[in-house]
Amino acid sequence: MYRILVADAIKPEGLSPLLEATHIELIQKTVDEAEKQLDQIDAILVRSATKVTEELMERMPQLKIIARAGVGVDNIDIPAATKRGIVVVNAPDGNTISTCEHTFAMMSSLVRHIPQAFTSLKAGEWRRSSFTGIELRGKTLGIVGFGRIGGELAKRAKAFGMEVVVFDPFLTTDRAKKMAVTVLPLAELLPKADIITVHTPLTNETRGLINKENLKTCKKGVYFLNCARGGIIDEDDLYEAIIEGQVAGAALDVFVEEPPHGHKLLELDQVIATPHLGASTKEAQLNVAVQVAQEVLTYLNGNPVSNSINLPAISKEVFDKVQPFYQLVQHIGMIASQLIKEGIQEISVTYAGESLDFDTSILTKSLLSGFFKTRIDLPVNEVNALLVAKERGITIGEKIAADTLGYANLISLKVKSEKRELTISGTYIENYGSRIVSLNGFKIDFEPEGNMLYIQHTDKPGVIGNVGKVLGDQGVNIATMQVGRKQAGGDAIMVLTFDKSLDPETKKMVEKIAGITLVENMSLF
Ligand SMILES: NC(=O)C1=CN([C@@H]2O[C@H](COP(=O)(O)OP(=O)(O)OC[C@H]3O[C@@H](n4cnc5c(N)ncnc54)[C@H](O)[C@@H]3O)[C@@H](O)[C@H]2O)C=CC1
Ligand SMILES: O=C(O)CCC(=O)C(=O)O
Repeated sequence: MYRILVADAIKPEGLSPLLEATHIELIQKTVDEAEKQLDQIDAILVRSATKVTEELMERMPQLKIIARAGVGVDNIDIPAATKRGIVVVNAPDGNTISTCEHTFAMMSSLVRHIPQAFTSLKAGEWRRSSFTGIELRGKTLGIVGFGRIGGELAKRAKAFGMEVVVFDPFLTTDRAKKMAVTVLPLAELLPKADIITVHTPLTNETRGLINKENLKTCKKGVYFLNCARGGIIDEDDLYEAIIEGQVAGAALDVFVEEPPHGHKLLELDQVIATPHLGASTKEAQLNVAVQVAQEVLTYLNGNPVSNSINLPAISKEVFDKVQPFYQLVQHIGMIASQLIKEGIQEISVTYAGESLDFDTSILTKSLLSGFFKTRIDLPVNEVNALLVAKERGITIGEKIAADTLGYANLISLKVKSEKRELTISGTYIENYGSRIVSLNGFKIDFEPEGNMLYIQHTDKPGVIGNVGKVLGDQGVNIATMQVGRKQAGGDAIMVLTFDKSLDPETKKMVEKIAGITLVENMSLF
């Protein structure tokens, strides 16, 4: 049973994948209200209100995934989550259109003074000349941060006859060409634009991106919008620039402190504002809730997520390709770790086969998470697996090979310690599942599952029968048994699966059987 804390207001309809899952308990409480249950929480779902700090993570030792029902993750301590192996996911495009439409509504309202005119009219006035605005047509819109929202905004601005100039250091020439926008350095965009809107995340680079110094370089009478994050436009500097008449007005959906109680910008007639409503539509809230609920469920069910902040992004196409191999590699890692118990120096993974023709780094990380799972008292997963390996001085290698040894695909692991080397290979067969097909050079064929026993022995009559007898006498039910040998009468291995793990006493009895050289429990739980 997994416990998921829904700490902020997230649309209930969107949570249905979680509500329907029988192995999930949803707790809809704030962090303070859930104080006594925090140590049992496996996943937390938030919007922007809850701050997921390192201190909060410390109080949630079971936490496996943090899901942000929205885009901005500035309320989550990502490095702290990464260190702890906690996956952070967001819903990157569920609220793009709503936020873009809100920005557009704010822009129209700003240049036509709609909120001010409405307030005046409600107060019984009829002051038509006080609210003369400007047309958008023919004006230059400067978009700072040309991602999803910026891009949608550009399309709409063009439909209104505006010229669009953009600044985004990470923008590719291809996308700029496709979107038919003029790309400028920030220093050239600012003096050119009549209206400037910011759509970057809040980072160390973007905090105060628009400030006292560069506000001076803007056109006199420029309008500013911030529907991204408070602080991208320095609030004090914006206030001064409005007072001085350098900036004609501003539309703000976001503030450094939210709610912005008694904020001086809100006292200015030239400022219109909304209480962080960019994503507040029925559609956006449903979209983001569904997206993160599905991600959380996917992850808790042991599958890779597609919108992680602290894992490399994987497209739907790659995600579909990765999925069949995801558990196989974890199982390969877990088996290897239990068969080579000493400290190790090197882990190398080889991928062969057309169906593995993608960026396999996520699989290597998944394999490592399986490997470390049984030997490190820390949650290790794809998020921190490489870090854990590096901290332990283990060299990690990844190779592509052509030879699949007749299988459709083949994933092979080699683990080296000071004393020895262990090899294991597995394959995924469509509609059939995962199989381990070679172990320490022995050809074998078994499904990695549950409680297993690995036995090394001499290939001679009676050994297999004696193993069956000892286990039978102890009331152990053998579910499956596979044997492998290199040549008749030589070294051989046996892999058995049981319904429950083998107790130490029975294991000792098996070890005493003549011809047996090594017995190891392998558990895939
Ligand atoms: N008001 C609201 O309710 C909402 C606000 N947001 C905010 O809007 C922001 C943008 O959202 P999306 O467009 O979906 O994100 P996105 O990730 O698609 O786009 C952000 C863009 O900013 C660019 N960027 C990053 N650093 C930059 C820098 N130093 N200078 C210029 N550009 C830079 C990136 O290259 C990227 O193209 C989010 O980070 C979030 O903080 C998002 C949704 C709702
Ligand atoms: O949850 C919300 O409504 C805020 C949305 C937002 O700011 C974001 O997605 O970055």
